[in-house]
Amino acid sequence: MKKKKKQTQMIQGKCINSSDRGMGIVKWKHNDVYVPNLIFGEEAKIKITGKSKSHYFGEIVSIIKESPLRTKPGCAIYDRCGGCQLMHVSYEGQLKEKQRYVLDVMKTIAKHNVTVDDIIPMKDPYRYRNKIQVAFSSNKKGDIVAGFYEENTHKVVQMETCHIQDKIADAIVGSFKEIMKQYKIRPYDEDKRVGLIRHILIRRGFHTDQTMVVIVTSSNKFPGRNNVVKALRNKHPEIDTIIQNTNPRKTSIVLGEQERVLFGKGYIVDVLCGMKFKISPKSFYQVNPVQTETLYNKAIDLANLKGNERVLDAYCGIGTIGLIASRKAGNVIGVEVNKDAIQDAIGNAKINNVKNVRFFTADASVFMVELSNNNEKIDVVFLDPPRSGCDERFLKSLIKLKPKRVVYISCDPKTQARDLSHLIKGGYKVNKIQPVDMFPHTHHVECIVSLEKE
Ligand SMILES: C[S@@+](CC[C@H](N)C(=O)[O-])C[C@H]1O[C@@H](n2cnc3c(N)ncnc32)[C@H](O)[C@@H]1O
Repeated sequence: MKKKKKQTQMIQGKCINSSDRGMGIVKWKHNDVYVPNLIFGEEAKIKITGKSKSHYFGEIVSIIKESPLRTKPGCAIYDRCGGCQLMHVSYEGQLKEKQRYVLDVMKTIAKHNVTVDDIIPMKDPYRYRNKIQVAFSSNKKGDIVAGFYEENTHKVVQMETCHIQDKIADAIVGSFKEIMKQYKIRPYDEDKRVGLIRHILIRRGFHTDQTMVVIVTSSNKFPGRNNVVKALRNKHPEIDTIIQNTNPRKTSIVLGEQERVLFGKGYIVDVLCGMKFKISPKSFYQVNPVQTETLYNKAIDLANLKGNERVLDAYCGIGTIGLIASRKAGNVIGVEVNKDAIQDAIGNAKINNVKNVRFFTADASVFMVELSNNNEKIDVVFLDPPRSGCDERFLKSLIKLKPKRVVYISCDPKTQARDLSHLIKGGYKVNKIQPVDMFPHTHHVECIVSLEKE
């Protein structure tokens, strides 16, 4: 018997919202259909391509009514690379979209009707990233491929230049690929688990021009290591330090535990808001240095410090916010789970001659529970958690500690809005919601929310 051919479902619809990953949302028979590259207000013919528990997925077949915000992406690999999601929208349109998204999330999840201030744009929204992380693989012919992963896959898309990354970092990637060819060093194959080079990570100090190169290998045995370092330094005398990081695990996390400094000091220094910061390979450091200064200045302004407060910087990374705020506070304590970042934070207090700050390596929730059990007095809390936001222990202890003001910075407004609803129930009033465009051309948006104890 002939097998029945599966019918392709075609629909026509208007984009009425957007998802947290920047996809357009169309309603179809009371269901949401998530459509990549569809802009708010556009109408399109759409092919249904799949289904998850909560919604369908679709693909644009043709656009019936085009948005005036649609533009031609300047990047040659935009349709395949998973790095950017909004290059088909003009920069003005991206800002509108992010503004609408934050407002929607705050209304629907935080159930809060406070107005959202206009998103702070970036003057020149290109070449802003100070950190580039490139994956390696090989194609069918055996040629080395260096680039970024396709959205939701581990397939590497070849990249010659990236419009949002630092130019020198771009050039180092090209040279490294040539050096691999010259010394016959193979990229790592995740499926077969053979080959050596997994990633190259480059960090650039925006104000200091310092450059760090981290070569991520699958094994700590790195034949030809000295030749590679020599060749890389010959081509790029601007490199300040080269580190080998070994990651033998089957994981999508880029960096492994083991590190070996091959050249230089093993870290770089950058300047933010007039203070020096030492950055190690594994420490978190904001990727858009221009907008970070805007973000931090705004956050510290919103904390309205008078000079005598006891301040907590939760999820402090290398201590940036706490150290910058310490100039206006009585004293500051910072907590962070990554011990390398805390080592950097302690060093950063020293190089900036800051005496009123102490840093602790701990899980922020465990630390908060301890503070609240000890009835410690905290006046102002800055918190800047990872995308997953805070857990209940953290929020409950924060409410118990009763700081006068809380400044919550987040790169995921959805989890931020979820956490805000707890804080609002716990007696906090939202004063201001300020989005900042830290990641132009991607769907990501940073948001500062200031709260006050009622
Ligand atoms: C978004 S970063 C913010 C870092 C810093 N505030 C900055 O602006 O550079 C979040 C930080 O939270 C840290 N982190 C993640 N989970 C944590 C936890 N459970 N407890 C404490 N810190 C955590 C990460 O290592 C990272 O440094």
